[in-house]
Amino acid sequence: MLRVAVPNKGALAVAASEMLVEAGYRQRGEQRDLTVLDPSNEVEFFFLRPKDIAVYVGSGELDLGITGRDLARDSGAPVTEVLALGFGGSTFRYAAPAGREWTVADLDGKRLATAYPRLVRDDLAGHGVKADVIRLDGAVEISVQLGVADAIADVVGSGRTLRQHNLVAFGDPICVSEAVLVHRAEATPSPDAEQLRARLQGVVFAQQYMMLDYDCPKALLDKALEVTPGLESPTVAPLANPDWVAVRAMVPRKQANPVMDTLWAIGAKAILASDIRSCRL
Ligand SMILES: Nc1ncnc2c1ncn2[C@@H]1O[C@H](COP(=O)(O)OP(=O)(O)OP(=O)(O)O)[C@@H](O)[C@H]1O
Ligand SMILES: O=P(O)(O)OC[C@H]1O[C@H](OP(=O)(O)OP(=O)(O)O)[C@H](O)[C@@H]1O
Ligand SMILES: [Mg+2]
Repeated sequence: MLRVAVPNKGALAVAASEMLVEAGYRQRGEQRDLTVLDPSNEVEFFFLRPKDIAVYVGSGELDLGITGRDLARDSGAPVTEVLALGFGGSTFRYAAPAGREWTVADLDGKRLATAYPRLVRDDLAGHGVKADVIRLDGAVEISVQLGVADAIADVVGSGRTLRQHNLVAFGDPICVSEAVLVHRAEATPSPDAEQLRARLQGVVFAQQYMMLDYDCPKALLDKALEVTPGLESPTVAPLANPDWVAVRAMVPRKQANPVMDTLWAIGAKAILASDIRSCRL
């Protein structure tokens, strides 16, 4: 039985469970459940605090886990990323009161509050900066105005929380994070673990692409195929009208609308874009 850790709450929890459902796995019906058995896939899911997940996987107690890259690095646990999942994107950054220019060197001798002390200490050491790292559990942005710290290092999503507390981010991001699937470093994944990874990979790819279908005059086909080369090669099928063909090709989701504009300008008709739920490529 494969044992897999999933965030039980917070920024990654809902999207992680939704992705597993899309990949054909059973997830909990009740928010408070801590485990779910999926007998048909021979997987048991454990719903854990996102911060603890790398620790369980690194110790070998669980085979795989979904967590944030920043959390995995901060844990110091021996885990390896086997797949980036494309959600839960954030940066982990230094921030300090607005009104002056800050550099990482300015942190020398200062009090720096964070909920990710290992990540921060490693980065400060890399810069040769000595600061007093104060470990807080959360709501770190408020620590400066409450007089506990001079600066912070924290997760930045939209940047709204920093702005609300009159803080500005500075320096290169300490970590560019997203949700990741991790397994124990140097462990060889079992066939079941590899299957779960491949299924999630299928969902990640599917979310990054759209399927385009359109009708195209034969005389314009070469031009249209330049715009929609597909992954291997697009499908070109005959239509009842011998002067026209039907084309089907995957396109990157972000380019779907510009590609549709170009196809329309070329002379394609009935251009349809549809979601792909999962795939194996
Ligand atoms: N806007 C965001 N705010 C917070 N975390 C985000 C955001 N976007 C992505 N994340 C990611 O979510 C993970 C943190 O999740 P979460 O906030 O649930 O953990 P936590 O802070 O340890 O838990 P809690 O807030 O319950 O104490 C990190 O990997 C972080 O990068
Ligand atoms: O840039 P933003 O979009 O404003 O998001 C970033 C904020 O969200 C997170 O807090 P969370 O909700 O996890 O609470 P916490 O600080 O208690 O962990 C993070 O720690 C920041 O405070
Ligand atoms: Mg949080």
